[in-house]
Amino acid sequence: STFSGNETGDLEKQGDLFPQILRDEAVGRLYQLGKVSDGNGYLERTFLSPASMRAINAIREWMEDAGLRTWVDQMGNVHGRVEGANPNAEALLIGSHMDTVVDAGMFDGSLGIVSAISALKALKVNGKLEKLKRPVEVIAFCDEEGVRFQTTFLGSGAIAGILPATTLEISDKRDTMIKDVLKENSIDITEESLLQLKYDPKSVWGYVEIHIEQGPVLEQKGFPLGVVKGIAGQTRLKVTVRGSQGHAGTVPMSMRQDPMAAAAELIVVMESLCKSPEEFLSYDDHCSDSSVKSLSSSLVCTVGEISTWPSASNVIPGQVTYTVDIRAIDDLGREAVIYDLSKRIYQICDKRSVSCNIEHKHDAGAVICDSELSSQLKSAAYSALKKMEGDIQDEVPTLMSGAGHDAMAMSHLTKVGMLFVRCRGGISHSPQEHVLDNDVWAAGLATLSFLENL
Ligand SMILES: NC(=O)N[C@H](N)C(=O)O
Ligand SMILES: [Mn+2]
Ligand SMILES: [Mn+2]
Repeated sequence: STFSGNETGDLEKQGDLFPQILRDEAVGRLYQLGKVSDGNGYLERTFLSPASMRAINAIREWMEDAGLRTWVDQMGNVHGRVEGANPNAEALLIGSHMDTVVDAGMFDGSLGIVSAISALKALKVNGKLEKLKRPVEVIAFCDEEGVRFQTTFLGSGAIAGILPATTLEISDKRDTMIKDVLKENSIDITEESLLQLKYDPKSVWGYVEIHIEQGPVLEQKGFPLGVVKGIAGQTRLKVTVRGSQGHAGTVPMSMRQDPMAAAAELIVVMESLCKSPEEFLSYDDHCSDSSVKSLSSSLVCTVGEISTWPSASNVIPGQVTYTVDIRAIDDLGREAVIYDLSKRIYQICDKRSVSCNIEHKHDAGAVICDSELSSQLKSAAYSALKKMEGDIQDEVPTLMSGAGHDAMAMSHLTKVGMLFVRCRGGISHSPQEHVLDNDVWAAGLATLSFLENL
């Protein structure tokens, strides 16, 4: 059977479904958080921005409302923890990110935080919170998207202990460094205190993240929930092309060293490479034909940002800078693409007598989710959907994630599992992003069921 997500009627009567907490209140909180923005008329909440500070306060209140002990760490992550019946047992960490992209949807990241808190609140209401078999800690990570500093996972990377000490010196477009942003928010962090944020792997049982799918598969299958098999690896580059700035009216075309035209050619060549890697990648390079085959199904590249100087319509630019975001399931394949692309960038710039610089801003290897955690999430999703919908024939789907998640960083600390929630049209990183109320409910119920069977 498939779920339209609009089922109502006698669902409300079943006592242990908590519609008020897991649907009504959770949806209300998502809408409330969706309005906590630095943008005027659109949602933007980047690392430790004024809106992020307001979001921290709201999330902390909700955690306290669920009976959790809360604190904010020195990277700006919000923690809510309950020790349960065995305080010395390894803890389950569960959460997602509170930051957003620019002109974002209100579910990306926030859904995982709200679902975790609401499920724990339901346990508090039915008296099971203190009986949890192991400590459970909700973490709202401060920076997963990496919009402001281009390195992502600043929050989860600190907890996982994978941030290099130089992280604090990374600066944004306005040359403000991470450590300055922290100081502006009266968080006095040093390299030592950054390194101390790392959790001891022996104190952690696993990490679970509830997140919207940001793709069309669950909607197409008619299922509200799905289990994530793995997460594609990703590389972010910053390419700067420099030429000779000049008068738009006087320099003959044959004498130009135009970085804008060069950047245009570089971007189209990258698009062609990623559309048909098998045509571009020579097999004898460090790329086996199996990697090339896997590339053609999963390789994606995006230029999301481009800027130029001096950016005047009658001036041949002196410099053009653009971002590159490349992802693939296969790490070797992705590395081969980066190698081949870099070679082509230098060749084309040479031919055009412009100079270029390729800066590696971020690399994250592909992650395979833990099979035991994944099967527990699958049965939790199954029992949630069965409660909501009566009997269900099909199996809960499993799928890959092209989007990155904090689980990639957390996989360096502990085993990870992810539960995907259907989103309308698979649209995300857009104000059109939408999750049905009943699918929010299903996510909360699945989380509750997972926690009850820890
Ligand atoms: N680090 C990231 O990948 N951030 C987003 N979730 C993304 O998929 O772009
Ligand atoms: Mn996102
Ligand atoms: Mn996300």
